[in-house]
Parts: sequence; C-alpha cells; structure tokens
Amino acid sequence: MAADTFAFRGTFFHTPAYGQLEALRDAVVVVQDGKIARVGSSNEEAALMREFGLSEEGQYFVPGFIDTHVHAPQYKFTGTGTDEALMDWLKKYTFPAEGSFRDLDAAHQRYALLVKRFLANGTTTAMYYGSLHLEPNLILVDTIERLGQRAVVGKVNMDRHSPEDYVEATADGIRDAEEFIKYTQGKKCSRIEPCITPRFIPTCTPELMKGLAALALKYGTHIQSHISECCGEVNCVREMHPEYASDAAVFEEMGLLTSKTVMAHGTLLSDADIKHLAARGTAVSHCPLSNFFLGDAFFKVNHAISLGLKVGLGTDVAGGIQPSMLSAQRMAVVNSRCLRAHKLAVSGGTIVTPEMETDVITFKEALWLATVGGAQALNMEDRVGTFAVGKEFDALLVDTTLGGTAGPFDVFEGEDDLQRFEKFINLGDDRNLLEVYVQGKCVKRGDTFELEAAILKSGADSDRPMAAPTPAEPNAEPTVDLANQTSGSESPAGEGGEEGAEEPAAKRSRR
Ligand SMILES: Nc1nc2[nH]cnc2c(=O)[nH]1
Ligand SMILES: [Zn+2]
Repeated sequence: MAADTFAFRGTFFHTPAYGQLEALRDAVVVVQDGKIARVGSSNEEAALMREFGLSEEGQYFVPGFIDTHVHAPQYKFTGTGTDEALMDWLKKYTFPAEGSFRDLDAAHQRYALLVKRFLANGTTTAMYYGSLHLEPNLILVDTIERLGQRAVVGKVNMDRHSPEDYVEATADGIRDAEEFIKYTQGKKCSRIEPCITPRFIPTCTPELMKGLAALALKYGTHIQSHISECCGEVNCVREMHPEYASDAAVFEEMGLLTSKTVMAHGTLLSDADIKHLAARGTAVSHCPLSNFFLGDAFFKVNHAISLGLKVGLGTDVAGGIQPSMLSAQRMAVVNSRCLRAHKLAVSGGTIVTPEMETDVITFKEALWLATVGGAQALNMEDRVGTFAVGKEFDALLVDTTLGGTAGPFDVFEGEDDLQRFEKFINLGDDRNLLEVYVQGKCVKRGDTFELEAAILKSGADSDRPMAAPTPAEPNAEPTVDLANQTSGSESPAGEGGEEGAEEPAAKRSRR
C-alpha cells in the first residue's frame, strides 16, 4: 500500500440524494493521495483493520460543509449592524469595513481569524467575496492556502454608485481582477480557485460587467454576484436598466450566466428567471439568515430545485449574522417552515393542505444543500460532497458524546446514532468537531490548525510574509481558542509545510 494511504473507520453520514440521509456503519474509508480509494465494511477490510483500535461510540464522520457565499472582510463586523436594509447597510457598515482592509497588517490578522473561525465551524470549502483593493485579496488567498481550506475567491469589482474612497475606474478594476486571477492560478494550489466578482448590478457599469465576463471566459474562472436579493436592489436595477425585464436579463446580456456562476439570494426571481438560470447551469446560493435580516422575501428551495436550478447554501456573512454552516442549515429549515406558515396565514383558515407542506425541508435536505448542493453549485460535485469513491476526503469528525458543560447538547440512553446525528446538526457547534479534513489532510485537530502549526514549526512561511503573531486588535474577537499555534506534531514540514498534518488520529492509521 502506498505510503500516503490512510484508512478512516467508523460511522459515516452523508446525503447521496436530496432528502436521503445514508449512514455507512462500521465502515472503512481508504484515502489515497487525498482521494477516497475504497469504501467498505470493516469485515471486508479485516486485514486492513487488524491494527486499528475500535472506533469511539458516538463519533461520526460527515462531509465538510460548503459555504457558497461569504464576504470575507465582513467577518469583522459579523453580529453587528443589524438595523438597516441592504442599500443603507452597505453604505453605513459594509463599504467602510471593507475599505479598512487597505491596512494590510489588519488584513493579515483579520483574515487569519476568519479562516480559522470557518474551519473551526466545519466549513471546509468557501466561496469568498474579498474586497475592492487588490492587495488584501492576495493576503486572503495566502491565508487560505496556509490554513488548508478549499476555496473559490474573488476580488470585488465596483465602478459606480459607490463611495468616493471605495470605487475603482473601470479599466483599473478589470486590470486588477486579471492580476488577481493570475496570482491565484499561479499558486497552482488545487484547493484554491479564483472567481470573477462584479459586486451587484447597481455598482457595476455594463462595460465593467462585460470586461469581467471576458476575463472569466479567458481564464475559465468561476463567477459570483448577487441577484434579485431584495426590493431595494431590484427596484434600483429596474430604474437603472428599464430596457431589461429582470436582474437575470441584465446578467444574461453581460455574459455572466455560465455553468460556473453562483448568484446569491434570488428571493425575487420569477419562475422564468429560475428556468433561465437553470438552462445556463447557473446556481443560486440560498442565504436564509441574511434574507431574514437584509431581504424582503423567502427563497423557495424545493420549488427552485423542482425547476432544475442548482442550489447551494450560504452564510452570507455579515448580512447573515452567524459564521456557521450549521446555523445556515437550521435557518434553511426555519425558512421553509416560514413559507408553510405564510401559506396558512394567507389562507385565513386552520386547514393545512398538502400544498402548504411542499416547501418544507428537514435537516436531511439542509445537510444535502450544505454538502452536495454546494458542490454542484461550485462545479465540484466530482470532488467533494459525499463519501463516494474517487472524491477527495473533505470531512469532519463529529463527537456527540460531550455532555454537560463540555458540549452544546446532551444525549440520553436509548438514543440511536440517527438521533445523535440529528442532535448534532440541530444543536451542535465547533466543540463537537474533533478533526477537520481537507483533501485527506487534517487541517484542524482540537485547538491546533495543523498546516499552519507545521509551517511555523519548520520556520518556513508562505510567499507573503505574515505579520508576526499579533495581539488582538481593539474590538477583535478573543483569539484564545482559535489562535493556538502549538503543534503536537514531530513531522517535518514537507512541500508547503503540509506533511506535518498527517498525525494519526484516534480512528485512523497510517500504513
Ligand atoms: N447581502 C449582501 N448583498 C449585497 N449586494 C451587494 N453587496 C452586498 C453585500 O455585501 N451583501
Ligand atoms: Zn452577499
């Protein structure tokens, strides 16, 4: 067996189909070069299992979560600024916060906290909006590379209807977007891909949008933007572009609807728009919590999927006030139940009809959206989302046994593994995540970010110097849990320092 082959043993939960939760019990997943080479039962793998200890009761693997819409610089003010609708929120909180990333030392520090927080919460893949200025976006990419997350990252473009100190000339924006793509692709890091990011229609001229679409075509990149998010935005676009019937029609004309495009929100998309996006292979990132705060309408997940749309789930930090895909899953369920309640309210009666139930989803559909749906949206379905042979091993080791004050929920006698797992999805948090894997490498174990720890131990660093370990900035989140940079590993750092991540875990053996 090759030296870089690992086997993981235990119970693996995943959602191979929408609404179908499958438990692979007492299974062995063999990972070779970061990819799943074999999935079998431990009986079949008896020879392989000889050296393994028994797996712990109450611990499960689940595919890593995929957040299809996060604004990286907005993490700074997540949990605040909840008093405005979108257009005022952008002016009052968002643009000033994003602009402050021109301070590159601050960018280093804040982006390390961001990526660590998301990894700690189980987000193994994120589709990130960066900010307007080129440099901080390069720092974001470096940070993601160093910490081992998988990501699609975009430099934000906006060349009109923006503050004087947070806007770019059209040609400069296109030039910087190209620089950003070259920098990111030049890393040849298979985990990180660049993305074209026209912020949203109101802040982008047609010239900018067309120029960016041409770049996406030239470099084969992903595209992200916001579509039909709320009344303020939609009405603004109608005023600016009366010649187009909808946001979707504008994006279509600009050449921005491709099979690698993810559009956030879409709560006000018509059925015709949804079908149009579906025909283009464009996905929508459903961001329920953000829609509650900044939006005016509900996104109907089941309806959109029934029309053939690809749908992933997003936190939309900081419009969404929680940097957690567990929260996003719960909010997706709540959103669906609000749709049901709304229909009953409109009926004016007390009879719940089957039609009123059609929008309701459970934690199983929500988990699918957070894994397989996200993978489809990012065109990564062949790489991540389930524990299928041939995919890369992006996974979370979940411990449901932490009771009392050690964890966020308790389990009781007689509860089976399905109930425990459901409790984790509905009640769990970062304390339940013992290990986080990306491409078969453990990137976080306990409080240690393994790749970074190995780099620090080896004395090597990524190509862009990191600001020295930094004291928390005023008003920053406490760094106690997330900034632990001590490595328990004795392994020397290999290329990119990543070898140090390969320490055996309780349920894993290196062969
Ligand atoms: N939710 C959200 N919508 C936007 N539309 C344009 N910019 C933004 C943003 O930062 N967040
Ligand atoms: Zn957004």
